[in-house]
Amino acid sequence: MDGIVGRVALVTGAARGIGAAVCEALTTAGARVAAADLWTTGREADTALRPADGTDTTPQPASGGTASGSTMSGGTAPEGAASGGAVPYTLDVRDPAAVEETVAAVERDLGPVDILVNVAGVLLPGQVGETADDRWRQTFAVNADGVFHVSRAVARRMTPRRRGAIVTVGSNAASVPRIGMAAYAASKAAASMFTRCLGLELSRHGIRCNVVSPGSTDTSMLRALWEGTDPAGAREATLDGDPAAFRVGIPLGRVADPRDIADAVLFLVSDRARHITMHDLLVDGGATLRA
Ligand SMILES: NC(=O)C1=CN([C@@H]2O[C@H](COP(=O)(O)OP(=O)(O)OC[C@H]3O[C@@H](n4cnc5c(N)ncnc54)[C@H](O)[C@@H]3O)[C@@H](O)[C@H]2O)C=CC1
Ligand SMILES: O=C(O)c1cccc(O)c1O
Repeated sequence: MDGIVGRVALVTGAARGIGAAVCEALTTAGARVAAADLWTTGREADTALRPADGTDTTPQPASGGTASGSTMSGGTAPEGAASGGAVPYTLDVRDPAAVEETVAAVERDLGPVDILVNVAGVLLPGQVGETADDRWRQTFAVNADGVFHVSRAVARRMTPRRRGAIVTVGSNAASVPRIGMAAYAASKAAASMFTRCLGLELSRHGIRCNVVSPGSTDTSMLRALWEGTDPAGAREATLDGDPAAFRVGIPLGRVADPRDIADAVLFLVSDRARHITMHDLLVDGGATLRA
Protein backbone atom coordinates (compact mmCIF):
# COMPACT_ATOMS: atom_id res chain seq x y z
CA MET A 1 0.00 0.00 0.00
CA ASP A 2 1.25 3.49 -0.84
CA GLY A 3 3.24 5.04 1.97
CA ILE A 4 3.43 1.75 3.88
CA VAL A 5 5.62 -0.63 1.89
CA GLY A 6 9.13 -0.64 3.35
CA ARG A 7 8.27 1.95 5.99
CA VAL A 8 8.98 1.45 9.70
CA ALA A 9 5.92 1.50 11.94
CA LEU A 10 5.88 1.66 15.74
CA VAL A 11 2.75 0.28 17.37
CA THR A 12 2.15 0.47 21.15
CA GLY A 13 -0.22 -1.89 22.93
CA ALA A 14 0.78 -4.35 20.24
CA ALA A 15 0.58 -7.61 22.16
CA ARG A 16 -3.08 -8.36 21.71
CA GLY A 17 -6.48 -7.05 20.67
CA ILE A 18 -6.58 -3.97 18.46
CA GLY A 19 -2.81 -3.42 18.66
CA ALA A 20 -2.07 -6.94 17.44
CA ALA A 21 -4.54 -6.49 14.58
CA VAL A 22 -2.86 -3.20 13.62
CA CYS A 23 0.55 -4.94 13.58
CA GLU A 24 -0.84 -7.69 11.40
CA ALA A 25 -2.44 -5.22 8.96
CA LEU A 26 0.71 -3.11 8.69
CA THR A 27 2.96 -6.13 8.23
CA THR A 28 0.66 -7.53 5.54
CA ALA A 29 0.71 -4.13 3.80
CA GLY A 30 4.52 -4.27 3.69
CA ALA A 31 5.67 -2.26 6.71
CA ARG A 32 8.44 -3.24 9.10
CA VAL A 33 6.71 -3.19 12.46
CA ALA A 34 8.06 -2.56 15.95
CA ALA A 35 5.52 -4.07 18.34
CA ALA A 36 5.78 -2.34 21.72
CA ASP A 37 3.95 -3.57 24.80
CA LEU A 38 4.52 -4.36 28.46
CA TRP A 39 5.32 -7.97 27.54
CA THR A 40 7.19 -9.09 30.67
CA THR A 41 8.62 -5.94 32.20
CA GLY A 42 7.75 -7.03 35.70
CA ARG A 43 5.33 -4.12 35.77
CA GLU A 44 2.52 -6.67 35.77
CA ALA A 45 3.04 -6.70 39.50
CA ASP A 46 1.59 -3.21 39.46
CA THR A 47 -1.80 -3.86 40.97
CA ALA A 48 -3.20 -0.62 39.61
CA LEU A 49 -3.16 -2.18 36.17
CA ARG A 50 -4.88 -5.36 37.26
CA PRO A 51 -8.61 -5.89 37.12
CA ALA A 52 -10.19 -5.51 40.52
CA ASP A 53 -10.47 -9.29 40.95
CA GLY A 54 -6.68 -9.54 40.91
CA THR A 55 -6.49 -11.48 37.65
CA ASP A 56 -3.29 -10.67 35.81
CA THR A 57 -4.12 -10.06 32.19
CA THR A 58 -0.70 -8.71 31.21
CA PRO A 59 0.10 -10.28 27.85
CA GLN A 60 2.91 -12.75 27.51
CA PRO A 61 4.85 -13.21 24.27
CA ALA A 62 2.72 -15.28 21.92
CA SER A 63 5.61 -17.58 21.07
CA GLY A 64 9.37 -17.67 21.14
CA GLY A 65 9.58 -18.08 24.89
CA THR A 66 10.31 -15.12 27.10
CA ALA A 67 10.83 -11.58 25.94
CA SER A 68 13.95 -11.49 28.07
CA GLY A 69 16.04 -9.92 25.34
CA SER A 70 13.64 -7.02 25.37
CA THR A 71 14.31 -4.57 28.13
CA MET A 72 13.21 -1.18 29.39
CA SER A 73 16.45 0.09 27.95
CA GLY A 74 15.22 -0.66 24.50
CA GLY A 75 16.66 -4.00 23.41
CA THR A 76 14.67 -6.30 21.21
CA ALA A 77 13.03 -9.54 22.21
CA PRO A 78 13.81 -12.86 20.55
CA GLU A 79 12.71 -13.10 16.97
CA GLY A 80 9.20 -14.42 16.57
CA ALA A 81 7.98 -13.32 19.98
CA ALA A 82 5.30 -11.16 18.39
CA SER A 83 2.86 -12.31 15.75
CA GLY A 84 3.00 -11.45 12.06
CA GLY A 85 6.75 -10.90 11.74
CA ALA A 86 6.70 -7.77 13.89
CA VAL A 87 9.70 -7.15 16.14
CA PRO A 88 8.68 -6.94 19.81
CA TYR A 89 9.96 -4.23 22.13
CA THR A 90 9.23 -4.17 25.82
CA LEU A 91 7.93 -0.75 26.73
CA ASP A 92 5.83 0.86 29.42
CA VAL A 93 4.44 4.00 27.80
CA ARG A 94 4.02 5.57 31.26
CA ASP A 95 7.81 5.94 31.51
CA PRO A 96 9.14 8.85 29.38
CA ALA A 97 12.79 7.79 29.66
CA ALA A 98 11.96 4.25 28.55
CA VAL A 99 9.95 5.67 25.67
CA GLU A 100 12.93 7.73 24.49
CA GLU A 101 15.23 4.72 24.71
CA THR A 102 12.86 2.43 22.90
CA VAL A 103 12.17 4.85 20.05
CA ALA A 104 15.94 5.31 19.66
CA ALA A 105 16.40 1.53 19.67
CA VAL A 106 13.70 1.03 17.04
CA GLU A 107 15.36 3.61 14.77
CA ARG A 108 18.73 1.94 15.33
CA ASP A 109 17.37 -1.54 14.62
CA LEU A 110 14.80 -0.93 11.90
CA GLY A 111 15.33 2.61 10.56
CA PRO A 112 13.46 5.94 10.78
CA VAL A 113 9.95 5.63 12.18
CA ASP A 114 7.49 6.96 9.59
CA ILE A 115 4.34 5.57 11.16
CA LEU A 116 3.27 5.67 14.81
CA VAL A 117 0.10 4.04 16.07
CA ASN A 118 -0.72 4.71 19.73
CA VAL A 119 -2.89 1.79 20.84
CA ALA A 120 -1.80 1.08 24.44
CA GLY A 121 -4.67 1.77 26.79
CA VAL A 122 -6.32 0.66 30.00
CA LEU A 123 -9.90 0.69 31.19
CA LEU A 124 -10.28 0.75 34.96
CA PRO A 125 -14.04 1.08 35.32
CA GLY A 126 -15.89 2.50 38.29
CA GLN A 127 -18.29 5.27 39.12
CA VAL A 128 -16.73 8.54 40.21
CA GLY A 129 -17.58 8.23 43.91
CA GLU A 130 -15.75 4.92 44.07
CA THR A 131 -12.76 5.96 41.95
CA ALA A 132 -9.58 5.98 44.05
CA ASP A 133 -6.92 8.54 43.15
CA ASP A 134 -4.63 5.84 41.89
CA ARG A 135 -7.12 4.46 39.38
CA TRP A 136 -7.65 7.94 37.95
CA ARG A 137 -3.89 8.52 37.77
CA GLN A 138 -3.14 5.15 36.21
CA THR A 139 -5.83 5.69 33.60
CA PHE A 140 -4.33 9.03 32.59
CA ALA A 141 -0.75 7.73 32.93
CA VAL A 142 -1.36 5.20 30.13
CA ASN A 143 -4.13 6.68 28.00
CA ALA A 144 -3.09 10.34 28.03
CA ASP A 145 0.51 10.65 29.29
CA GLY A 146 1.54 7.56 27.33
CA VAL A 147 0.24 9.00 24.07
CA PHE A 148 2.09 12.25 24.82
CA HIS A 149 5.38 10.50 25.65
CA VAL A 150 5.48 8.31 22.56
CA SER A 151 4.13 10.94 20.16
CA ARG A 152 6.66 13.50 21.40
CA ALA A 153 9.60 11.13 21.01
CA VAL A 154 8.53 10.15 17.49
CA ALA A 155 7.45 13.64 16.37
CA ARG A 156 10.85 15.11 17.29
CA ARG A 157 12.47 12.66 14.91
CA MET A 158 9.86 12.91 12.14
CA THR A 159 9.92 16.71 12.02
CA PRO A 160 13.34 17.23 10.40
CA ARG A 161 12.60 14.40 7.98
CA ARG A 162 9.32 16.09 6.98
CA ARG A 163 7.59 12.75 6.61
CA GLY A 164 5.29 10.66 8.76
CA ALA A 165 1.83 9.78 9.99
CA ILE A 166 0.55 9.31 13.53
CA VAL A 167 -2.71 7.67 14.54
CA THR A 168 -3.98 7.50 18.11
CA VAL A 169 -6.64 4.95 19.00
CA GLY A 170 -9.16 6.87 21.11
CA SER A 171 -12.68 5.72 21.91
CA ASN A 172 -16.22 6.71 21.13
CA ALA A 173 -16.49 6.99 24.93
CA ALA A 174 -14.61 10.28 24.52
CA SER A 175 -17.66 11.90 22.96
CA VAL A 176 -20.62 10.20 24.70
CA PRO A 177 -20.92 10.25 28.52
CA ARG A 178 -20.85 6.76 30.07
CA ILE A 179 -21.66 5.59 33.58
CA GLY A 180 -18.64 3.96 35.20
CA MET A 181 -16.19 5.26 32.59
CA ALA A 182 -15.58 8.89 33.57
CA ALA A 183 -11.82 8.58 34.06
CA TYR A 184 -11.40 6.49 30.92
CA ALA A 185 -13.59 8.72 28.75
CA ALA A 186 -11.85 11.87 30.02
CA SER A 187 -8.43 10.35 29.32
CA LYS A 188 -9.51 9.41 25.79
CA ALA A 189 -10.87 12.92 25.16
CA ALA A 190 -7.47 14.23 26.28
CA ALA A 191 -5.63 11.86 23.95
CA SER A 192 -7.83 12.82 21.02
CA MET A 193 -7.42 16.57 21.44
CA PHE A 194 -3.71 16.18 22.10
CA THR A 195 -3.31 14.25 18.85
CA ARG A 196 -5.31 16.79 16.86
CA CYS A 197 -3.30 19.71 18.30
CA LEU A 198 -0.10 17.85 17.41
CA GLY A 199 -1.50 17.49 13.91
CA LEU A 200 -1.81 21.26 13.65
CA GLU A 201 1.75 21.80 14.89
CA LEU A 202 3.19 19.22 12.49
CA SER A 203 1.11 20.08 9.44
CA ARG A 204 3.71 22.55 8.14
CA HIS A 205 6.24 19.71 8.25
CA GLY A 206 4.04 17.49 6.11
CA ILE A 207 3.20 15.14 8.99
CA ARG A 208 -0.40 14.03 9.54
CA CYS A 209 -1.95 13.13 12.92
CA ASN A 210 -5.36 11.52 13.24
CA VAL A 211 -7.51 9.66 15.74
CA VAL A 212 -9.48 6.46 15.25
CA SER A 213 -12.25 6.13 17.82
CA PRO A 214 -13.62 2.60 18.06
CA GLY A 215 -16.83 1.56 19.75
CA SER A 216 -17.31 -1.88 21.33
CA THR A 217 -14.64 -4.16 19.89
CA ASP A 218 -14.20 -7.83 20.66
CA THR A 219 -11.01 -7.88 22.74
CA SER A 220 -10.01 -8.83 26.27
CA MET A 221 -10.73 -5.25 27.38
CA LEU A 222 -14.38 -5.53 26.34
CA ARG A 223 -14.72 -9.08 27.64
CA ALA A 224 -13.40 -8.02 31.05
CA LEU A 225 -16.03 -5.29 31.09
CA TRP A 226 -18.80 -7.69 30.12
CA GLU A 227 -17.71 -10.34 32.56
CA GLY A 228 -18.21 -7.77 35.27
CA THR A 229 -14.83 -8.36 36.87
CA ASP A 230 -14.93 -4.83 38.23
CA PRO A 231 -16.78 -4.14 41.44
CA ALA A 232 -18.64 -1.11 40.17
CA GLY A 233 -21.16 -2.86 37.97
CA ALA A 234 -19.77 -1.52 34.72
CA ARG A 235 -21.42 -4.36 32.82
CA GLU A 236 -24.84 -3.25 33.92
CA ALA A 237 -23.96 0.38 33.36
CA THR A 238 -22.69 -0.29 29.86
CA LEU A 239 -25.19 -2.84 28.73
CA ASP A 240 -28.20 -1.63 30.68
CA GLY A 241 -28.24 -5.19 31.93
CA ASP A 242 -29.35 -6.42 28.52
CA PRO A 243 -26.81 -7.43 25.88
CA ALA A 244 -29.54 -7.38 23.23
CA ALA A 245 -30.31 -3.75 24.01
CA PHE A 246 -26.62 -3.01 23.66
CA ARG A 247 -26.55 -4.45 20.15
CA VAL A 248 -29.58 -2.36 19.19
CA GLY A 249 -27.34 0.57 20.09
CA ILE A 250 -25.00 -0.35 17.24
CA PRO A 251 -26.85 0.40 13.98
CA LEU A 252 -24.61 -1.95 11.97
CA GLY A 253 -25.75 -4.68 14.37
CA ARG A 254 -22.54 -6.13 15.73
CA VAL A 255 -19.58 -5.53 17.94
CA ALA A 256 -16.44 -4.68 15.93
CA ASP A 257 -13.71 -7.17 15.16
CA PRO A 258 -10.22 -5.74 15.89
CA ARG A 259 -9.55 -5.92 12.13
CA ASP A 260 -12.36 -3.43 11.53
CA ILE A 261 -10.39 -0.92 13.56
CA ALA A 262 -7.03 -1.90 12.03
CA ASP A 263 -8.34 -1.26 8.50
CA ALA A 264 -9.28 2.31 9.41
CA VAL A 265 -5.85 2.84 10.96
CA LEU A 266 -4.18 1.42 7.86
CA PHE A 267 -6.07 3.85 5.65
CA LEU A 268 -5.19 6.87 7.78
CA VAL A 269 -1.45 6.10 7.88
CA SER A 270 -1.35 5.37 4.14
CA ASP A 271 -0.92 7.90 1.35
CA ARG A 272 -4.56 7.31 0.45
CA ALA A 273 -5.30 9.63 3.38
CA ARG A 274 -2.70 12.19 2.22
CA HIS A 275 -5.01 15.18 2.66
CA ILE A 276 -6.53 14.10 5.98
CA THR A 277 -5.18 15.40 9.27
CA MET A 278 -6.52 16.35 12.73
CA HIS A 279 -9.50 14.10 12.07
CA ASP A 280 -11.22 11.90 14.68
CA LEU A 281 -12.80 8.98 12.83
CA LEU A 282 -15.50 7.00 14.61
CA VAL A 283 -15.34 3.28 13.77
CA ASP A 284 -18.27 2.14 15.90
CA GLY A 285 -20.93 0.80 13.55
CA GLY A 286 -22.77 4.09 13.84
CA ALA A 287 -23.31 3.82 17.60
CA THR A 288 -22.36 7.41 18.41
CA LEU A 289 -24.34 8.96 15.59
CA ARG A 290 -27.55 6.93 15.91
CA ALA A 291 -29.50 9.54 17.86
N1 LIG B 1 -12.14 -3.03 23.02
C1 LIG B 1 -12.93 -1.98 22.87
O1 LIG B 1 -14.18 -2.12 22.86
C2 LIG B 1 -12.34 -0.62 22.67
C3 LIG B 1 -11.00 -0.35 22.85
N2 LIG B 1 -10.52 0.93 22.65
C4 LIG B 1 -9.12 1.25 22.81
O2 LIG B 1 -8.34 0.47 21.94
C5 LIG B 1 -7.05 0.28 22.50
C6 LIG B 1 -6.73 -1.20 22.49
O3 LIG B 1 -7.66 -1.84 23.32
P1 LIG B 1 -7.97 -3.41 23.31
O4 LIG B 1 -7.18 -4.07 22.25
O5 LIG B 1 -9.43 -3.54 23.35
O6 LIG B 1 -7.42 -3.74 24.77
P2 LIG B 1 -6.46 -4.87 25.34
O7 LIG B 1 -6.54 -4.72 26.80
O8 LIG B 1 -6.79 -6.18 24.71
O9 LIG B 1 -5.02 -4.42 24.80
C7 LIG B 1 -4.38 -3.29 25.32
C8 LIG B 1 -2.89 -3.50 25.21
O10 LIG B 1 -2.23 -2.33 25.73
C9 LIG B 1 -1.15 -2.77 26.53
N3 LIG B 1 -0.79 -1.79 27.55
C10 LIG B 1 -1.50 -1.43 28.64
N4 LIG B 1 -0.81 -0.57 29.39
C11 LIG B 1 0.37 -0.38 28.75
C12 LIG B 1 1.53 0.40 29.05
N5 LIG B 1 1.61 1.13 30.18
N6 LIG B 1 2.56 0.38 28.18
C13 LIG B 1 2.50 -0.38 27.06
N7 LIG B 1 1.44 -1.15 26.74
C14 LIG B 1 0.40 -1.14 27.58
C15 LIG B 1 -1.66 -4.04 27.18
O11 LIG B 1 -0.58 -4.83 27.70
C16 LIG B 1 -2.41 -4.70 26.04
O12 LIG B 1 -1.60 -5.53 25.25
C17 LIG B 1 -7.07 0.89 23.89
O13 LIG B 1 -6.49 2.17 23.86
C18 LIG B 1 -8.55 0.98 24.18
O14 LIG B 1 -8.84 2.00 25.10
C19 LIG B 1 -11.36 1.94 22.26
C20 LIG B 1 -12.68 1.72 22.08
C21 LIG B 1 -13.28 0.42 22.27
O1 LIG C 1 -18.16 1.19 23.58
C1 LIG C 1 -17.77 0.31 24.34
O2 LIG C 1 -18.44 -0.68 24.64
C2 LIG C 1 -16.38 0.37 24.89
C3 LIG C 1 -15.92 -0.61 25.73
C4 LIG C 1 -14.62 -0.55 26.23
C5 LIG C 1 -13.78 0.48 25.89
C6 LIG C 1 -14.25 1.46 25.05
O3 LIG C 1 -13.46 2.48 24.68
C7 LIG C 1 -15.55 1.43 24.55
O4 LIG C 1 -15.96 2.40 23.69
